[in-house]
Amino acid sequence: MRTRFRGVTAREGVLVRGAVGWGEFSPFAEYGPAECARWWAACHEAAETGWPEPVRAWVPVNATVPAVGPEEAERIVASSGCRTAKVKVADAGQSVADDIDRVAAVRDALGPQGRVRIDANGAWDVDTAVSTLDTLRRFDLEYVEQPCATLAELARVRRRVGVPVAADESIRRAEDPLRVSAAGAADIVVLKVQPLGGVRAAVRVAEECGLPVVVSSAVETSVGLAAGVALAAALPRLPYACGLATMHLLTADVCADPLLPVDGQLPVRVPTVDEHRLRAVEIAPDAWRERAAAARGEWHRQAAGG
Ligand SMILES: O=C(O)CCC(=O)C1=CC=C[C@@H](O)[C@@H]1C(=O)O
Ligand SMILES: [Mg+2]
Repeated sequence: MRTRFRGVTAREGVLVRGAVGWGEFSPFAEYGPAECARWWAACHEAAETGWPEPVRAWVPVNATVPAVGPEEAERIVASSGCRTAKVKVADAGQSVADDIDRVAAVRDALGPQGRVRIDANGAWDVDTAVSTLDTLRRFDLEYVEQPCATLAELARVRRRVGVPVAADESIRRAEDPLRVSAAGAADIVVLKVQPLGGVRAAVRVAEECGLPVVVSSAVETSVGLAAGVALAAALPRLPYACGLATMHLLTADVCADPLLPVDGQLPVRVPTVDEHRLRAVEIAPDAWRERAAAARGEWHRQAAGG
């Protein structure tokens, strides 16, 4: 990683070559086999089955701004070419003043026509969310992603603030969006391909939940990002820019033609893995082989109804 992001400083994973292409299996370190089964399903789909037909050739994307200082935030947004930015707030060890400075710098960089959304990753309690959003309201926020951890808290924040609420961490399984809408906890859902078990599974979730969708990455290589792009490309409605412009958060890619935004959009295409680049970032494979085998075993068990 170029900058620490969600507490992570290095991203690891497995790439799998199958009958129809490459898949990425890159669950975060804290996920056990039951959760990893869905990440494996997404990898398997990419490698062995392929994705539904796209209905668009380009996907609008947001710049992603980690919890950096205001100058760096401005630089990231200005160099991204995006007209929407998502700003991380409530990072451990930082103050509300740090968040205000960063959001202000991003609003300046985008100008009044740009869209600014923020992501608290569930870090606030209800009162902190309400008071901080009241302070940040002057930056005309498009929405706040996961201001608090639980559905009940999200619903309470949503009733007390004028800023739309998006659910991210609250959606990790296919049945979660229905719970989110039943609880009145969000206006928007954030869908990520790997935690939801693949592009087709995520399309079904989008269909069933009835809320507008933002497709976001899990900070993957271009191989994993291509699955997010395929999901965004397959959805009949895509009202928001997607959080798929995350390639720049990594110092290296495994593809010669990385999925980087052009004028605020990502092209709908499958990048080619470059074996030299792949070898340059290779790590000792044993621990990951075991992790993938455990996830695959769990995936077979779940598929068999176990
Ligand atoms: O949504 C984006 O702009 C980029 C992706 C992104 O922010 C995330 C990807 C993976 C893990 C998360 O902590 C983080 C998020 O919370 O949305
Ligand atoms: Mg988020």
